[in-house]
Amino acid sequence: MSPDGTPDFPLARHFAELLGRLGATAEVQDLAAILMTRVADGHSCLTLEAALLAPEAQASLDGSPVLGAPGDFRPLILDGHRLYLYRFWQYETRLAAALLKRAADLPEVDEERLGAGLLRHFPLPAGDQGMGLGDQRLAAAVAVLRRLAVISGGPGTGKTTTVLGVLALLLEQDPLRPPRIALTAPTGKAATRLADALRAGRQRLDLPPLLAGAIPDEAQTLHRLLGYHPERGFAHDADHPLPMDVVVVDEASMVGLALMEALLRALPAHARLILLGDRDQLASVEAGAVLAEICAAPAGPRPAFAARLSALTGLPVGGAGEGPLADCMVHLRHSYRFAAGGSIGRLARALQQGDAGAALGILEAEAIWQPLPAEQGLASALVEVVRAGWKEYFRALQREVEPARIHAAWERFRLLSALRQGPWGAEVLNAVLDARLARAPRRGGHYHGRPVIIRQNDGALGLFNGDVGLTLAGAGQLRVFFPGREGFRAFAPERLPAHESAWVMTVHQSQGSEFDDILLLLPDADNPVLSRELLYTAVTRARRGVRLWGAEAALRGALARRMARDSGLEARLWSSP
Ligand SMILES: Nc1ncnc2c1ncn2[C@@H]1O[C@H](COP(=O)(O)OP(=O)(O)OP(=O)(O)O)[C@@H](O)[C@H]1O
Repeated sequence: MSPDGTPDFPLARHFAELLGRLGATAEVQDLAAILMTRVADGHSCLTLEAALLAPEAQASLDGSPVLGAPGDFRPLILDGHRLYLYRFWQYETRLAAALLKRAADLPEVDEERLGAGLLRHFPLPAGDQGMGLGDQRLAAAVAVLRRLAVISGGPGTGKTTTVLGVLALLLEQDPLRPPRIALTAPTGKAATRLADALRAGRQRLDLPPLLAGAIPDEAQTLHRLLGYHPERGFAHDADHPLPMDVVVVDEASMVGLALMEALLRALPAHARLILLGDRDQLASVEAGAVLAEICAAPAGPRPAFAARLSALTGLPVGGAGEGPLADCMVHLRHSYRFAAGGSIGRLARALQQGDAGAALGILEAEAIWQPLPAEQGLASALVEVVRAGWKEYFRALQREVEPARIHAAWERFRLLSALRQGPWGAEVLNAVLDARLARAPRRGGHYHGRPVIIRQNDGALGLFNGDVGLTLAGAGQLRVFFPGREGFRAFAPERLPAHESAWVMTVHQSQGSEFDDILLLLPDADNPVLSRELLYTAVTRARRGVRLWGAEAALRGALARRMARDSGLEARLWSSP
């Protein structure tokens, strides 16, 4: 938005002009431009309260030729107090209907076999006293008993472990006709992590090798699974459904409204959909907060399904949920990665629960948070942090020739920024670090040791937005090495699509990855982008240590703010008809 409140987003202006030619009044044009800008910011719609409409604008909506009611075919749709672009209204209503239908439509299950399998694949340590140690078994039962399962949990709660057990249970249901399984995630990096984790865990499954062989080795991005083409769209849709019986989506919090709708449209009616993710993380970059909205009802399953789950799993299950979707949710509570009393675990829990006081207490008492260094000392302070955090990386750059070893050292640490732009944003901080760290830079700013992040997909090169590579010198030339399934791929820096330095990444860019240690940089003042979800996402990227630099106002602002996205999905899914 420009300072006077009018959208400065060219597409929004063009859209408003087009509506003008179709007979929209100036008020409706303004509203349309604001709506378009909001969608670009991740909202699915504009709630009229949020638009603070003047009475004359409200009046001009009535009878506008570009505005319709649900069911009309007009550029803008007003559904109750929510104003949508037609396409987004369609995504949202179709997605809600598809999820509710899938939730209500039950597959046939051999419960005796399932019950025995649950005890075998999900043994419980003795003395589980409501610590959440039985959650994985419950989640697995849900994923087999229903065509939709949403398994949410923080880092290390065993989402991948659970899904492996689920696949084993499904394979055992009918060993002669093993289901066709697709493993997917929204980004290439997340897909690789999922495949690696499942490959590693498959060995430990109590399954005959022939059956275990039906679990795929590879995972692919959702776009790839759906056969996306920039001009032709998705190859798979309702008329060309996916040839799959089970689709597992990891990092589902990163999937936006449009992509989730495309997936559900392409999924055959009989298939099982298993969504894995962390409902407390930042939502997708694209419009929507789909996972959080699906997981919005906290009341547990409906009483009858709770009783069935309890009988099958041998665990106490309560629930007062309503509607079939309530039976499809499981939240994994116990982290197998963080000690419950460790600072990352406690901080994550305080942020999840929205307990700003407790979070601040931990940040202060354990010296995780410190104020920003003075601006004149910033560059030196940053360089010091980089040199200490990546000590082994800098050593490897001098001594190692093997990209894999250098890369392993690089992966230990990350410097994250809450913002992309502005004096404390990733762009400026990367420029500061480039200036200090580059030795003998070449044309285009390339130098030995420079980490780069790709900003634009290039299907031909197989490089995608968010891929991180390391620039390494060898045999008199610089090449950028990207990790891949079959080792490293090296590119001359000049061939790379749009890219930038990656000393500092935004929290959004770090989603779907984990590191031993992170340092999060918040700006010198509060900013509307800062939220509890952003802090939670950053903190849970770390396995071992987390530090935070930022002004107290920024920290307090982030702790106080919930990321809210205008959308009608939650109401469509959870309000009783
Ligand atoms: N029931 C369990 N008993 C013991 N260890 C477990 C159990 N479940 C998971 N783990 C261990 O906890 C770690 C994290 O598990 P897993 O990778 O399945 O979690 P995740 O939720 O998928 O994690 P991520 O945060 O990486 O997405 C792994 O080392 C796994 O072996």
